[in-house]
Amino acid sequence: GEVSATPEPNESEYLSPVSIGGQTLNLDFDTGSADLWVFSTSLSSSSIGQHAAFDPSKSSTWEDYPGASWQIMYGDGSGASGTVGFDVVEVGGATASRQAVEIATKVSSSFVSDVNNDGLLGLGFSKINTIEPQPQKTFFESVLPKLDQPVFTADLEDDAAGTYEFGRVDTTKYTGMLHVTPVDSSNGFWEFASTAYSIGGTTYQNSGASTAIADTGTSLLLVDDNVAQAFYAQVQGSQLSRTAGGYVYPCSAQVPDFGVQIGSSGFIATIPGSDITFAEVGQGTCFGGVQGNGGGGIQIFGDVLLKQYFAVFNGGNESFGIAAK
Ligand SMILES: O=C([C@@H]1CCCNC1)N1CCCCC1
Repeated sequence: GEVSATPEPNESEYLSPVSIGGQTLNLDFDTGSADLWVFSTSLSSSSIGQHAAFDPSKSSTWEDYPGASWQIMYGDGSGASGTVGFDVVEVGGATASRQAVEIATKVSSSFVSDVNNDGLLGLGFSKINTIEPQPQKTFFESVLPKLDQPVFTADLEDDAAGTYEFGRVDTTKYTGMLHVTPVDSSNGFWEFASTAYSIGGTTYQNSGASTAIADTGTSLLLVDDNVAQAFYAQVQGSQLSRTAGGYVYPCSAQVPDFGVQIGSSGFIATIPGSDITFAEVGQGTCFGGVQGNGGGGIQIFGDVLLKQYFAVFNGGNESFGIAAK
């Protein structure tokens, strides 16, 4: 079958309604991690706040996973942990009849304050699932055998609802060709080669990081530090601000187009300069959507890039494809 779930955009995340044991929660679909975890009634009421909280005792299909636990720490320092069970999980129209669901008994403050999301649905590879004693499948891996095509697509929009579909590629959603690159899943990510970039239409070789991951759960476009430095060298008045946590510039500055290579085929995915500003940080100063990755070996291509394109994640042949839309 094929299904679609329409995420509600909120600032920097795309949320989709997910039914777990008949209870609906808004989860952040994250191709950069592989845990499906939810706010639960085991949390303190001050942690739950406005969030929807899953209550296993109210699900007739819930099954405990005795002795199992999970604990995740994201690259931005946020994290959560808790216990595990299995339940029926339904997204759009695809159903995983016995999906591992991770119950949060602890969540970090940034999740408490992000009142729009009630947890995460990881769409990375299950080798990085954090459940002990045995990692469990992601929702996508659970439903894969039942899908017409072993794929899911992400069609993220700027401040408007985007769409995730499982099991089909809606060719009416994009124009021109899909640029497809093989994925190396050995680190658990949708990771591919990326050794070139472009600024204002001129292409350069990336002497630093040589790979990148497609991460729908990251808002920004995190490139090799040398690449970020080269980009902002062409933005008048820009500076690396420790207080802002990255490169900022006068909101009136002229921002050049920026592109990154997707795979080794030579395709450069470009973002118009006018779409690169991520936020105003006050006093006419703007925070850029392109930032350095802090020296890690991989680059993290998040929503700043992905929302410009239609993306196809193929779990059958392990490839990643994007097309203009
Ligand atoms: O934790 C993360 C991100 C955080 C935002 C949500 N996606 C996962 N990482 C990025 C990929 C490399 C490992 C760290």
